[in-house]
Amino acid sequence: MLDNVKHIILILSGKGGVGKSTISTQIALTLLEKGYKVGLLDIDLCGPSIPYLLQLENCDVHQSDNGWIPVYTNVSQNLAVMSIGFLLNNRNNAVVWRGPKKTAMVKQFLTDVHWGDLDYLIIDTPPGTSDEHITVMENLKNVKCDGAIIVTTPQQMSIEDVRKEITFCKKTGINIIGLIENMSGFVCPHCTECTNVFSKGGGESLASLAHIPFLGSLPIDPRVGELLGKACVKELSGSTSAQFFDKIIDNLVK
Ligand SMILES: Nc1ncnc2c1ncn2[C@@H]1O[C@H](COP(=O)(O)OP(=O)(O)OP(=O)(O)O)[C@@H](O)[C@H]1O
Repeated sequence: MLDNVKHIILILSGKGGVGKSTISTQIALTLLEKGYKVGLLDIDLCGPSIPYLLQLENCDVHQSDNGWIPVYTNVSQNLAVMSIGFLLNNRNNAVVWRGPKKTAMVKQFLTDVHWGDLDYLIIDTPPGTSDEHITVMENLKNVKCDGAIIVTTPQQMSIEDVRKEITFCKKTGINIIGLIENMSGFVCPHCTECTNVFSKGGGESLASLAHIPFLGSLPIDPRVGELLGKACVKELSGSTSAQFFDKIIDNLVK
């Protein structure tokens, strides 16, 4: 039930492993730090990472008269989380489902979860444009969805797939909030020199060519992957990564 959700934001990527779940989690935690009520929905049914990233791996979802009650983080009761990871009896089991079953599950996440009053619902999606994405788009048609943030890495392979995500958004009528380039150079913690491990700037050039906003670059920062439930803006305050999330959320809220 999304009746009392003010803003819905999808996080998309063409390729897997570009940092979509990490960025979704940090966007949710940054909003939380700024005082908003936030929901984080993980619709990556075959590879749910959100329970791990928030250290909620052993949590269960409960049924109530109002529907499924999401898992709330220990940090604050203001972050509601839903993932298939909470519903599996054996967490090591692979989800081997064909399209209709996936479609039904995603639909249930959108209609049967009692999200309550939320300022923002962040939806972390699997890579690409598959059943999960189509179901979300169809079910959000009549709801106020703000749009999608697309995540890429600077490599040409990832950039090429972003073009497909942009086409997908245009075809399904979803607004593109903007593009994030992740793993954009490695800043040496000792001398602060930036090494462009994968090249740099491809995301920004593509955003400019496709006439979509470029939201910023997040460098490779191993500490970001180790935050597990902690907000980068607080734990790594003053770092380039913290400044990145701070700026993204300030712009988003505006
Ligand atoms: N900026 C970064 N600096 C260092 N490591 C990062 C950064 N962003 C993501 N990572 C790491 O890269 C790996 C992949 O990230 P993540 O799981 O968020 O990607 P994903 O796009 O959601 O992947 P998938 O689509 O396969 O679920 C993780 O180990 C994560 O910690």
